[in-house]
Amino acid sequence: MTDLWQNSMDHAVAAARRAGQVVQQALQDDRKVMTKSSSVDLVTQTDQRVEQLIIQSVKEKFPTHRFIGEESVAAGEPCVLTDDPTWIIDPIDGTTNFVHAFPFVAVSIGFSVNKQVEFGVVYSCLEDKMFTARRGRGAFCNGEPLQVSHQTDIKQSIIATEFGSSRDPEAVDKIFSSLRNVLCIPIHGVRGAGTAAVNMCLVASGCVEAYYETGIHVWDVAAGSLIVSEAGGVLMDTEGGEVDLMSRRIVAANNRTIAERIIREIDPFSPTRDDAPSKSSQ
Ligand SMILES: O=P(O)(O)OC(CO)CO
Ligand SMILES: [Mg+2]
Ligand SMILES: [Mg+2]
Repeated sequence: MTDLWQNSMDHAVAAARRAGQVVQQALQDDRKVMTKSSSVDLVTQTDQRVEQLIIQSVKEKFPTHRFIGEESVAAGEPCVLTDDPTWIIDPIDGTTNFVHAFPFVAVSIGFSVNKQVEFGVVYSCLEDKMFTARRGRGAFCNGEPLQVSHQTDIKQSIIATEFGSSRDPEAVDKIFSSLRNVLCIPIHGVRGAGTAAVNMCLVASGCVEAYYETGIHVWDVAAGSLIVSEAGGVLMDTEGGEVDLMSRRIVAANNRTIAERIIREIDPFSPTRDDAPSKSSQ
């Protein structure tokens, strides 16, 4: 059976690879750093340039498709997911890593139709790892199938998470209390690559049992969410139940047992939603 979205997915893979080359090249140059919602929410000209490169190339080939791009939203474009085919783009996931040459930086492209992610592409460009997933057809890294860990004992697990870019003391307290609770279950360890997309690919690859975070955005996790579920994993909200990609809260785990065990330890909070009407950029 022909796959309606295969052309779009092929385009996404090629665009992510080209974008990754631009990012790698830019690592050799001076990186002029600007800030967005706060002094620790960083952006560079490379983020903006890469996003425009991807969007322009998609517009030429698929003129009716819509976009949610991190830097376009920061510039005032709406962040609304409709039923139309929509490219959800994070040109550099791990901008802080990029600025410091910390070696985990990804280009993330999710594609949704009827508000369902149809394919996801995460190119971890310094590792040269191309993660892909097509709904119902599995997840892959450089063409090799991915499978989540089979572990069901949280005490034998490694969990990935991040501290995020909020420095609001109340949010930071929640992040630390959750981290303390999870660590003291006890688990084997906590890791964080500095990019949500790569953290989710680590879950899909079976290297960590789960990743959770509050404060991420739809463009951080749209592609990774499908890569996790197509590798056999599960996605949940930090208070349990179904994940909502606009809610800025996510638990991505190898299975439900691990996800629910982590959720018991999370001190939940709710940042402003990505699709909140009055929101410009955060
Ligand atoms: O580097 P970015 O794209 O701002 O993303 C961060 C989270 O918002 C790392 O995942
Ligand atoms: Mg990001
Ligand atoms: Mg980004």
